Amino acid sequence: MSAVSVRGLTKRFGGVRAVQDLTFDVPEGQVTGFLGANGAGKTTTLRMMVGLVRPTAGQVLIDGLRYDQLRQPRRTVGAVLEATGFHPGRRGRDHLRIVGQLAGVSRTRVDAVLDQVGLAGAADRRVGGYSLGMRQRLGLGAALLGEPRVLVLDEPGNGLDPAGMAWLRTLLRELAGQGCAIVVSSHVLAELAQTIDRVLVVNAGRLRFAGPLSDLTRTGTSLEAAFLKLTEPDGEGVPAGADLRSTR
Ligand SMILES: Nc1ncnc2c1ncn2[C@@H]1O[C@H](COP(=O)(O)OP(=O)(O)OP(=O)(O)O)[C@@H](O)[C@H]1O
Repeated sequence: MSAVSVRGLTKRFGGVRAVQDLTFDVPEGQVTGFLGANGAGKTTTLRMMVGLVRPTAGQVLIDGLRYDQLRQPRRTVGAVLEATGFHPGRRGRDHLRIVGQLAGVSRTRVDAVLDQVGLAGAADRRVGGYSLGMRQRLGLGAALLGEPRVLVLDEPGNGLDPAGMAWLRTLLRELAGQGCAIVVSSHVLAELAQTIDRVLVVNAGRLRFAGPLSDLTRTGTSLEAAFLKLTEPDGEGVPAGADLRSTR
């Protein structure tokens, strides 16, 4: 079942066509990788999913509703969009408590999340002293507070060390195993290939591929090689048998 359905999604910034007529689904219980070169339209798409950017045309429905129609948005969708926007003088625990109050979650839940994201030992330090990787973990913690069924993650591995990347991979697999619908953008394709079930590739705002990872890599091609072929300027683009608008 698809938790998120994107239909005809389009965004223009003045003369810039950032996102053009994207149609795809993000199913429950799977991790969907969102791939594209710099400026391909990933962040704009993810921001439209959580109501931060208004589409020029088309829509994103979550359980059949637009984000602004959700009755409990923070308990339905968790998002990590950038590891900024934290008050530097605030302690990690307090940041999560404030976000937790908005989501209506208990202090016990805040402590559980601090544990889950590996920040229990740093919870009483000020966020201004956190490393980039620690801020990523805090952002992920904020997203997880409301135990959302949908996770929208824009390069959540940024700044994580190798152990942190392995931890993130395990966490995303566990959450998908619990039924979460996860969409995650990244440029680290070798890492992503170990984490995801499905792939979305965008190029210059247009969808180039949507389908199971195994459809791209079944001939022994690496995700990186498949991605480069799909996004090369004069490339053939779509591999044989690929369903451009697959909702499988
Ligand atoms: N607020 C904005 N105003 C004008 N143009 C914008 C705005 N936001 C994004 N764009 C443009 O839209 C296009 C898509 O940008 P977007 O940030 O979505 O790409 P991306 O795939 O996330 O890139 P990256 O991998 O570098 O993060 C780019 O040409 C970008 O310059």
